[in-house]
Amino acid sequence: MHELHITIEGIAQGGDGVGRSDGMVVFARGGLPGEEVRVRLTERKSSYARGEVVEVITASPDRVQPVLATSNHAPWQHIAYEAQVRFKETILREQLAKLAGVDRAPLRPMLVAPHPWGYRNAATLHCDGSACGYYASGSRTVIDLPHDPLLLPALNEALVGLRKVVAESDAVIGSRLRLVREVSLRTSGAFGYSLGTLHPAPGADPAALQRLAHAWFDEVASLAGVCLDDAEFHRTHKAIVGVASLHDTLDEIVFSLSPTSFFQVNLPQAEQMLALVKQALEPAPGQHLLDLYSGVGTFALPLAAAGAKVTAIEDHWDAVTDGERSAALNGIGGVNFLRASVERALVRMEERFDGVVLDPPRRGCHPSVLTELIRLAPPCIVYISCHPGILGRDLMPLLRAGYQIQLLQPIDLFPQTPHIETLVVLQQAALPDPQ
Ligand SMILES: C[S@@+](CC[C@H](N)C(=O)[O-])C[C@H]1O[C@@H](n2cnc3c(N)ncnc32)[C@H](O)[C@@H]1O
Repeated sequence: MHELHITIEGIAQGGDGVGRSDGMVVFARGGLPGEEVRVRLTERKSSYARGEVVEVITASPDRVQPVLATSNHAPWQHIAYEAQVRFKETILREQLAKLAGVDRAPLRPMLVAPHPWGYRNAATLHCDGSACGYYASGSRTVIDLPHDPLLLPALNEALVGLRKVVAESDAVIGSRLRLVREVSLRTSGAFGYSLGTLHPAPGADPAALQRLAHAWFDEVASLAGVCLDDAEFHRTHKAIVGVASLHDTLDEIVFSLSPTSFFQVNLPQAEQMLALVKQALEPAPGQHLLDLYSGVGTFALPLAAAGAKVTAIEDHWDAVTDGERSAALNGIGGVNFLRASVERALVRMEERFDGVVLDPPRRGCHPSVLTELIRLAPPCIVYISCHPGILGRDLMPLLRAGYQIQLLQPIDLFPQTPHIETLVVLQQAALPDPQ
C-alpha cells in the first residue's frame, strides 16, 4: 500500500491525527499533533485518505509508551492522560462550533477520571476458537488479550479463570472457545462479585456449554452466575449456574442489573454526572420530570428518590424490568417506567414537565423526538451525549427554538479512548417582560 510522509496538524473526532499531502486531508491513526510521521494508506478517496502511522519520525512530548502491544479498544493509550483530556476538549469545542454554531458557550474544563486505567465494570470479548480478546483495528481478527488493563480487577480474575478452565479441561468441555463467539462480563464494584454470559457460536453443543459454564463458575470464587445468551429469545438470559442478575450501587441506590441492560461502565464518573443532573433539575416533591432513554433508571430512580414524580421511557425489555425491580428494592414509589420507543411515546404526551433528561444512544435523537420536546416545552433539558458531532446536530433545533446553554460539561468516562461524554444543561430563554 502507498505510504506518505506528513506532519500531523490536528486531531479529529474519532481520534485520528490529521495532516495534509498535496492538498488532500489525511487521517492518520496513531498520529499526534506536531509529529512528523510515515503513514501507510488503507483507504483513498478523491478528497481525503486514511491510514495507519507506521513510523514516528519526530515524536510529540504527549506520546507515551503504550501499555498493550496492540489494542483497538484502547486506541489512545499512546497519549499521556493530560493530553487526552486536552484533545477531547478541543474536539468538543470544534464540533460544537462547526455543527451547532456554538462558539461562545460556557464550556467547562473536563471532569477528569480519577482512575485512567482499571475503571470498566463491564466488557464483551470476542472469541474465535483460539483467541479471546478484541478485534484488531478495522478487521474481524481477534487479538488475544489475557489481561485487559481497562477492566476492574474482578473482571480480569474472571477472564484468567475462563482461560485456565479452557486450557486445562479441553477434554471436559469438548471444543475449547469455539463453543462461544463472545463472552460478556459485568462486575459489581459495590458487592465485589461478577456475572459472566456466554454467547454461543452457531451450532455449539448445549451440553458442552453447560460443562464450560459449570467449570468456569467452580474456578472463579467471585463469579455469582454464568448465563447463556439465548439468541432465539432475545429477552431472556438464563442462568446456567448461579444467579442471572447482579446488584450495584449508584448514589446509594441499589440497582438490579441483567446481563444485557445498559448501565454506566465507569461508576465514579457516572456519580459526578448524576450530581450535575440533580443540580440542574433540583428534584423535589410536586415536580414531574421526564427521563428519556432511561435505561435501568440511572437518573430516574435518584430523581424520584429525591421526591419528584418521574416518567421514564426505555425500549429495552430487560432494562425496564431491572428499573422496576430496583424501584421496588429501594422503596422508591414515584417512578413510572414506560416500555416504549421514545419516538412513539412522546407523540402521545400532553403533560407539562418541569424538566427532562435526554440520554440517547450514540446515534442521537430522531428529529421527531426534538420536535416533540419543543412542543412539550419543558423549562430545563439536560442532554447527555457520547458524540460531540451528533450533539451539535441535535442542539441546533433546540437552540433555534429558544433554549439557551447554561452549562456545557465534558466528563471523561472513557480514558484511553477518544470517546467524549458531554452533559449540556439547556434552559428556556425567559419570556419577554409584558411591561
Ligand atoms: C446511552 S443509554 C442511557 C441509559 C441511561 N440513561 C443510563 O445512563 O444508564 C441509551 C438507552 O436508550 C435505550 N434506547 C435506544 N433507543 C431507544 C429508543 N428509540 N427508545 C427508547 N429507548 C431507546 C437503550 O436501550 C439504552 O438503554
